[in-house]
Amino acid sequence: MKHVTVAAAILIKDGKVFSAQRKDFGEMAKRWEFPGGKLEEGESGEAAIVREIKEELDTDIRVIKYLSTVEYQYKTFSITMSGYLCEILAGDLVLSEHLCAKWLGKDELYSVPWADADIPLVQAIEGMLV
Ligand SMILES: Nc1nc2c([nH]c(=O)n2[C@H]2C[C@H](O)[C@@H](COP(=O)(O)OP(=O)(O)OP(=O)(O)O)O2)c(=O)[nH]1
Repeated sequence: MKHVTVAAAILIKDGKVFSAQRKDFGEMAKRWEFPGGKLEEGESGEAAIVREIKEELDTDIRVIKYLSTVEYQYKTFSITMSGYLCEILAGDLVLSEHLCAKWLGKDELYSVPWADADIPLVQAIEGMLV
């Protein structure tokens, strides 16, 4: 079974968290996720998340703190995903790899179909939203 190690950015602004919709492809088609991606060989989670957000969203970020790691078994692969609370240094989160994105407040947090693996992280940040 394929295993992927992923870093995910939790970006919170004005009490809302940034969530983006995956393209219509693969097991996670059209699910909503925290932006990020797979770690490269020998790369730290912190370095991966900064690189991925630059690549995917043309935005410079900084890691504020590591939050937690989720293990999840999908039908076709397993995932280890670490979430990092991050802040934007420069850039406008320009979508290049997602269908669309939303800033979700506490009341809207579960209004999008999240990727299954994300649910524990979503629950973990609920208290940071307004
Ligand atoms: N980025 C991200 N991926 C997630 C989340 N939840 C979740 O199950 N995944 C899964 C979907 C993908 O199978 C995998 C991450 O792959 P990806 O396609 O985003 O990563 P990548 O940019 O490095 O991929 P690639 O273009 O090199 O194939 O993790 C999440 O919140 N964020």
